[in-house]
Amino acid sequence: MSENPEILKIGGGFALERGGELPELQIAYHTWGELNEAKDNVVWVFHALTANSNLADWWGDILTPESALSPEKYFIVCANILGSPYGTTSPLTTNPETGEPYYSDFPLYTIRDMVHAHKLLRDHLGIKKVAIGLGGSMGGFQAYEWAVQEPEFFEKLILVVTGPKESPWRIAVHSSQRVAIEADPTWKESHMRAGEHGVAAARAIGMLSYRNHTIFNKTQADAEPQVDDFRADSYIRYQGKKLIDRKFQAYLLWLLTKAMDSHDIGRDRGGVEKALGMIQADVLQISIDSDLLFAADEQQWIASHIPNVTYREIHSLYGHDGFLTEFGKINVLMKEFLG
Ligand SMILES: CC(=O)SCCNC(=O)CCNC(=O)[C@H](O)C(C)(C)COP(=O)(O)OP(=O)(O)OC[C@H]1O[C@@H](n2cnc3c(N)ncnc32)[C@H](O)[C@@H]1OP(=O)(O)O
Ligand SMILES: N[C@@H](CCO)C(=O)O
Repeated sequence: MSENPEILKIGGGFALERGGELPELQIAYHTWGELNEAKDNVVWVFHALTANSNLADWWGDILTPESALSPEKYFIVCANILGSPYGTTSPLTTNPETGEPYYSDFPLYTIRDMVHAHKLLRDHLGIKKVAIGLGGSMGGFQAYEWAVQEPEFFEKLILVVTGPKESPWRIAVHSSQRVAIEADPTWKESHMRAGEHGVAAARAIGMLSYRNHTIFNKTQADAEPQVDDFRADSYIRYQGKKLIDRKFQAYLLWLLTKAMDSHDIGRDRGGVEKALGMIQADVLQISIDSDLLFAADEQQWIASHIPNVTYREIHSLYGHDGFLTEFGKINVLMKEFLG
């Protein structure tokens, strides 16, 4: 991260949906811009799997004057998710009860727990209402969940290649990643390098779902015919190394995939269709034509069950990762939606 986040420390136990408890919680977050007197200019950005609270690192264009959500106009908040290695409590945090990092002692948690944590930050910041909630991929999971828990909290939601419930296809991708991590016999050891071969394999599997054949053919074709040492091979291996260097320890990544699988806004609420019908915010839902994880037909089905929705699709060669690489196209749609 290029700039240190602010840290909110919350004492007392933080109870988790699946039954565990964290003795204490800390939340890392960034803000940009000023909260106006009416307190009605809040933008809450939810980050996805491996990003962090500093938008400058992964959606930097959002902070420019050309952005539909420029900090010249809005007070922008982005908080690091529970379980991420970038400042919020995670398996890398020191367990106050042992004085050692949790690693594989960290309890299972869900998307609802992530939202619960961020609601504590919301209270700390004195925010009563959010003008615009924005999230892509797992970021959108949190936005969906919060919008159903508190239907009047968001005026507008911008949801990019995301959904109200994890799908069997995506669970299978995550399960494959966990199989890869579990195949590394060191994955539950208590140190940073535990299970790192498993993490590299899991990231390789993930990359195949975040991208697609078109972008690989375009960017990773070899210049000359060869029988080995292909560019695509070195690229996919490099992505694993990069994730390990970014502190994605094996148990930490394993738990994040379990949290994604838990996502279902319809759980204990009469099913996903009924829960989608509870959303009161005006929603802009954006799909990407080449996304293998959140396919356009699924995105259209979701939109057809949200009461106030504008559905748009963008073209990208990048597949699912288009939500990170195509901010310019997303910005055009956001400007149109916000008027
Ligand atoms: C501290 C931080 O958290 S910073 C990271 C913040 N980013 C995030 O949090 C979101 C997660 N990031 C991502 O998903 C991706 O990086 C994206 C989608 C944002 C960007 O994708 P791309 O622009 O295609 O970059 P991608 O990371 O896939 O690949 C480029 C890298 O692969 C390397 N590369 C490309 N081809 C090859 C190859 N054949 N062999 C080896 N390496 C290769 C490049 O040199 C580059 O390396 P670098 O990242 O060290 O500069
Ligand atoms: N490239 C994204 C994929 C998940 O949305 C990430 O690493 O966070």
